[in-house]
Amino acid sequence: MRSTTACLLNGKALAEKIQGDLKELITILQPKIGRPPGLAVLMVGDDPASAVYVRNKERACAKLGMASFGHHFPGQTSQTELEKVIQELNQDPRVDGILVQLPLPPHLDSVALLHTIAPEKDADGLHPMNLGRLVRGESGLRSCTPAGVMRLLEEYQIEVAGKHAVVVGRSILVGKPLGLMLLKKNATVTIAHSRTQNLAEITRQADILIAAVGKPQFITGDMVKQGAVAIDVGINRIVKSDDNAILVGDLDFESVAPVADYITPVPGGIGPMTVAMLLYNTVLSYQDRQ
Ligand SMILES: Nc1nc2c(c(=O)[nH]1)N[C@@H](CN(C=O)c1ccc(C(=O)N[C@@H](CCC(=O)O)C(=O)O)cc1)CN2
Repeated sequence: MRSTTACLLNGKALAEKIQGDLKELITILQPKIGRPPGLAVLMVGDDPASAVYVRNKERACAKLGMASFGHHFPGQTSQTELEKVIQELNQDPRVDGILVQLPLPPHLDSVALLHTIAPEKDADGLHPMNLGRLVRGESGLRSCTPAGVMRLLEEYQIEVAGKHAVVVGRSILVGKPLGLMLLKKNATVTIAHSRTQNLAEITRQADILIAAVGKPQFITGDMVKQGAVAIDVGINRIVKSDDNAILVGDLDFESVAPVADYITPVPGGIGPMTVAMLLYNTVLSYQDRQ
């Protein structure tokens, strides 16, 4: 029996470091470009979690000296109205990055909206052009959460090449792009999902296990290989019996930490890295668009 517990991969600290570096870069670039980088955030409806994330993104922009252009629409806003606003933002010279906060109300077609964003302003890296560049291994704007996972692995010098990486979850936001990024770094990649049979058998083979299922504490210690790197992409708010809410990931931290060599916490792991990579993408577009 191991008496040690996993080393924490501190996404919060790395995100702060990245944001500090971006702030310095902006200070250098701004006098030459004559304006700060600008990020437009579109939110539709009143999902409370989305409202918190949007506010955090706007605060993060302000901290770095970036301009943010918030567009908050009522839940019943039409597809056409939103597409018109995105087209205007595509033409707005003050805007370097555009993102549509997800999830959207069910009457909206998120894929069609993402298509409307100019690929060079696609701060979330979800436009088919940027996803296509990722498939081809070309440079382009990368999806923020997967890019945050890769950057965190790099920071802790965790070797990916030749390792078996198992991604649990196949969303367009995380699972699919992350699988491609891991593949680009020469990992052997398995993407598991809700229809995967004998899931535990597969997760137990992972040198690097990424949980992106959206189910609280779904992956337990008995599903993890001894010495694995366990990355938690989930952020689930759970209301306890005393009515207090806590945040938990898709990993059951208590049982996974004693088995893994490295683990990301929730909060303080991949969440802050997502925001840092969003700001990074926006500054990249700012630089490239000059
Ligand atoms: N257009 C997008 N929509 C969504 C994305 C995305 O990347 N692009 N990801 C998630 C939500 N999200 C960003 O939008 C996000 C979620 C959580 C965090 C974060 O820093 N979480 C903190 C805890 C915050 C809290 O107290 O609630 C942490 O994990 O430490 C950042 C970004 C879905 N939608």
